[in-house]
Amino acid sequence: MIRVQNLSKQYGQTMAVDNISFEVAEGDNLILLGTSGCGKTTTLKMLNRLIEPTAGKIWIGGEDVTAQQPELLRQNIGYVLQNNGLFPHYTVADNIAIVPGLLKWDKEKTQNRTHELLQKLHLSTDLLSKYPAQLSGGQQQRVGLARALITNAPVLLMDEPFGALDNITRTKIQEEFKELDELQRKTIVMVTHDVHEAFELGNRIAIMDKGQIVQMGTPAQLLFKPENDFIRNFLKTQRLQLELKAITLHDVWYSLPSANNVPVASLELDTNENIWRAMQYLKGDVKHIMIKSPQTNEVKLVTFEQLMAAYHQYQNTLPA
Ligand SMILES: Nc1ncnc2c1ncn2[C@@H]1O[C@H](COP(=O)(O)OP(=O)(O)OP(=O)(O)O)[C@@H](O)[C@H]1O
Repeated sequence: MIRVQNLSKQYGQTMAVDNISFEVAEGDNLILLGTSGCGKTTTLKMLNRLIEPTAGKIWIGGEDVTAQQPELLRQNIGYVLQNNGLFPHYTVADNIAIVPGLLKWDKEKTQNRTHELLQKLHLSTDLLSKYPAQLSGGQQQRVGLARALITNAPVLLMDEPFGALDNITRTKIQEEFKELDELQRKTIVMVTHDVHEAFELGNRIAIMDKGQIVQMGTPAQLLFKPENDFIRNFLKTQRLQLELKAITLHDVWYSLPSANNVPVASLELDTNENIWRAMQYLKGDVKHIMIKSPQTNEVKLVTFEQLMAAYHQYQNTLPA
């Protein structure tokens, strides 16, 4: 879906992006992860030509992006800017309607789609006449997302979309983000410097340093097969939590006990979820969760202790 080949951006003596190549398959969610100044935003902005590369090629949906008018290209790529990028003197409705305006959508079409998105993003229609400064950080973030999703473009670029939020709001919006049906089918490239966010939201992660991609892979590949000490050190903090996020229920399925009978009201997760997320549900009165395999429809009922035991068993199968 997205193919980048030998892409570079040079500013004077600085190689902001230094000869990187990668591909993002349709429907994948690639995270560009790295410390400040490593070239993440420059890479992202070259994808929709907000920055022109010094060298290299980019294809989106098989088309060379340099062969397209930048304005037309951008109408077909959703973009969530760092710190929302909402226009302060536009109302929420006008912010969301920017691209439909350029595309000359009629009023009714824009309104219907806006209302559909507000509902999906848990925003009240009362906010439509307000200005960004009158909204909370979480609401602003959701409006920024609505604006990027309005035309249902197949590709979505996101630059530190949750960066400005407090921890609780951030976790809540990340969870909603994972569940939003509009995002399931999209090809997403997202920039963050937060390792945990990357492990929570990405199915592929590219760790960058000094304008280069040091290693790219699934969270589990990066964690369990790091190519060098840079990657090992990068993923050193809160390692247990990262491992629980990198291992899916599918990975430990074989070591979870089978269920004989399942209470009707049990909370149900599917095996694509990671262990960390499953554990978040096992708090307070919730002693069991039901896990269902989408492949076989087999169901298991597990406790926190059983999940932890399955994780340890899985860990023992990894190369030392
Ligand atoms: N317009 C510019 N002119 C000169 N140097 C630039 C320009 N834009 C970026 N750079 C430099 O290029 C490098 C990469 O910047 P970039 O913004 O892509 O990093 P980043 O990883 O996104 O950082 P952050 O997380 O802080 O946003 C940095 O050294 C930065 O100082």
